[in-house]
Amino acid sequence: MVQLKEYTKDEIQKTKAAGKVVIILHDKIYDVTEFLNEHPGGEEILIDHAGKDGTENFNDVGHSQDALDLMNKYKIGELVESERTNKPLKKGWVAGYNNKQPEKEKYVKGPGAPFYTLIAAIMLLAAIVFYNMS
Ligand code: HEM
Repeated sequence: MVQLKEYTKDEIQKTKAAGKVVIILHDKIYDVTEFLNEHPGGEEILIDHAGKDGTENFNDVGHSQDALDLMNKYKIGELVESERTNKPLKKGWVAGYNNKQPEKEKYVKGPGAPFYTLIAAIMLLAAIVFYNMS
């Protein structure tokens, strides 16, 4: 296995002054400077956590498996062993779940297909009658 580069919390904090957005999550280090514009949760929240440990808030949000897979792309290292908190990764529900539309709004409001079929049939009948009369 490839050995990850080790950093101290102090070193991570200093990256902020260098204009980078580097965040500690579950004792791993992520450089998300290039990801700011793409983050579905917005760049603001990432900038707020620059140079800090965002584990707690990251867990509270509840990121999906896709998000966790994507994180690997931005991983640059891990905390030195003496500074690790060993907080477990929390997942199991998808971010945005509470923002989903209520069930009933998924259905189309209006008369529905049988009504339009009836209208079409009446018009067809009227056209036939009209054609036969002329
Ligand atoms: C490498 C780090 C990160 C990656 C790759 C990442 C990726 C993502 C992705 C893909 C989503 C869309 C929803 C999902 O698939 O779960 C998301 C949503 C979100 N993320 Fe992150 N994220 C990162 C770090 C963070 C951090 C440190 C926070 C701070 C709390 C955060 C807060 C949020 C919020 C608030 C949302 C929106 C949730 C919603 O729509 O309900 N993310 N993130």
